[in-house]
Amino acid sequence: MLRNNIINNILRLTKSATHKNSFPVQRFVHSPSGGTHSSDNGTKVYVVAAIGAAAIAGGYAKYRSNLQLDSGVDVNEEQRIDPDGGVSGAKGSKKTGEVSKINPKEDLRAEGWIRNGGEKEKAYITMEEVARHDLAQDAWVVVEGKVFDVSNFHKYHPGGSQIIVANAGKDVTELFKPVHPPKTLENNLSPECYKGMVDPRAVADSLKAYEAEQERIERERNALAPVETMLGLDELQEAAESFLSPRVINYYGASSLDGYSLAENRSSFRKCRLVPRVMRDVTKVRPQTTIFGVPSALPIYISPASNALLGHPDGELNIVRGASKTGIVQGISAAASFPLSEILEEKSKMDQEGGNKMGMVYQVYLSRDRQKNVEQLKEVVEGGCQALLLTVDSNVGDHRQSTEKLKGAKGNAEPGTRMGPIENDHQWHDASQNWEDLKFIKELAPGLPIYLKGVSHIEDVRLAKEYGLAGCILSNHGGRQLDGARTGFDSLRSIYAQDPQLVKDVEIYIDGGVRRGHEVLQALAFGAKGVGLGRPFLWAQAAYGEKGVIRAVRILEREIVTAMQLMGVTDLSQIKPDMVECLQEIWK
Ligand SMILES: Cc1cc2nc3c(=O)[nH]c(=O)nc-3n(C[C@H](O)[C@H](O)[C@H](O)COP(=O)(O)O)c2cc1C
Repeated sequence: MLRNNIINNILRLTKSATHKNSFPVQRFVHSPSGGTHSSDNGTKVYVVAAIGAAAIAGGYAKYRSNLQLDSGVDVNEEQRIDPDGGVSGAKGSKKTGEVSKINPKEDLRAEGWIRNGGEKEKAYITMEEVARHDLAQDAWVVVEGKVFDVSNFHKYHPGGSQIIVANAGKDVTELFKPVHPPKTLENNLSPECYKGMVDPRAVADSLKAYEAEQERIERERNALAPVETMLGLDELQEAAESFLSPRVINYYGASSLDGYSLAENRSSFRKCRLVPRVMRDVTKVRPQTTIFGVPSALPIYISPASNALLGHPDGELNIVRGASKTGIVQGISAAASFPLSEILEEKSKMDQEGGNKMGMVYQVYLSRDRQKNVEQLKEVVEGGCQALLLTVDSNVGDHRQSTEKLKGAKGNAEPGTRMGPIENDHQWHDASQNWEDLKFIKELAPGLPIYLKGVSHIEDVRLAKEYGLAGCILSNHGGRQLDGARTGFDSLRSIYAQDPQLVKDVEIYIDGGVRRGHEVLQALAFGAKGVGLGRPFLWAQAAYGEKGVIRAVRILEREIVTAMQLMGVTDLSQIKPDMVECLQEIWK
């Protein structure tokens, strides 16, 4: 698949290099005197890029064929005999977006000729000019030589406004291309947003820089210690952080505001002590369960997280393969970097190869444009996803100060220039969403169990039950939304303390800060059915691709099984609240 992606990218590159109306690298090169003439220098850039990409593809193919599972423990028994059989078939995500509104034939600025009264040498927009538009309210970006004004668009960006605004005033081709289908901007922006072309020399420079960066990343990834030597999830994170760019590290690691909820997510597990039982035969333990109604090898699942491709060219596909081979349920983000059709295609392939049906659930946001949900959920249902996770903690965007600061630190700002806040009040998500909207979602996904993701308050769990939902995920979105919001684990303990029956009546999951096997057991003690992990799988796949995902699961498997044995339990149902003592019950 990676090879296919790279080949597709090469084809795209070659196509755009030869296409009459594509950016004019191959046609116009400024001579030192400032004039323009025909040249094939641009084509050379593409050829070099293509060779580099092909070399990378070859490297990956070799690396994948050496794959071995770490552990003898494999997909659990229920999963092997799942009577549901294969998926109903991926339909393919037809992008129903409008045909490009920019017609370079009609807009002569695309040819770089008629800016500033038609003087050729001033025809192109300079990168200096682009760099001046680096604020949320005045944001330009360059993608493949084309300059776009995204001042309004970023507010509706499915992947969040921050990533755009943090890179406003720059050539974002490197960041943009791997995670978007061709012509995304053209298909989503009105014609006025297209400003013109930058000097092809600047484009060539940025392509070279892109290529060099890809080579550096690949080299450093290949030089990592063998994946089998990784001991804990934190080591997989360290490995990824050792070579990823600061922008990607920031995107994966970021929290809102001061990162209070993010930090609490980790520390909330340390408020509790385990109280094991002894002298019990634990030679055989059974860590299997069901997650979102799907058999799972462990009481964990991969929490939906956007843009896996920023960390690794195979992105979410790594996670599909790793989850399938280890019997873990994968949550697909509504802002995944691969189209759902490609993810489903990979799942289908894995299901056939492995002879079992992997668990895949889809995360959805209520969109202000409900038609988007209609199209999206049609594909989800037809593609055979087994449950819906409706994320409800993101009715508006958050404020990620660390991302804003990064922009200040890494942007082209004059020393001491304040970059200004990133506006988030008009994001893609719907601030009007409310309980009555569930009817709409249910109608679009008949028969699929729905879980609310991002719940904290006991009354909302009760409402979820009243509205006939399958369950709730107690979560503060990995500390990326409301800073100060209670952690998933603390919400669980609070809700369990107030109404233990409620936790039995609806399925409860938690996520946020889980990094060790015994922490999973802590959550299970208070009635959680399972635990989601977000960042650990992003880091794991970024560092080692599919192998990293498998390694992360094996690490957790070992820790969970060992913790069960040391706790004196052979089955997850034997973990009881009296085996976890918590230091502070602040809600009483
Ligand atoms: C980079 C990143 C992207 C995320 N994207 C989404 C998303 O698209 N939808 C969603 O519901 N949650 C998203 N989340 C939140 C995760 O699903 C999960 O709640 C959180 O990561 C759990 O915390 P952990 O990372 O400490 O495990 C994202 C988290 C991260 C770190």
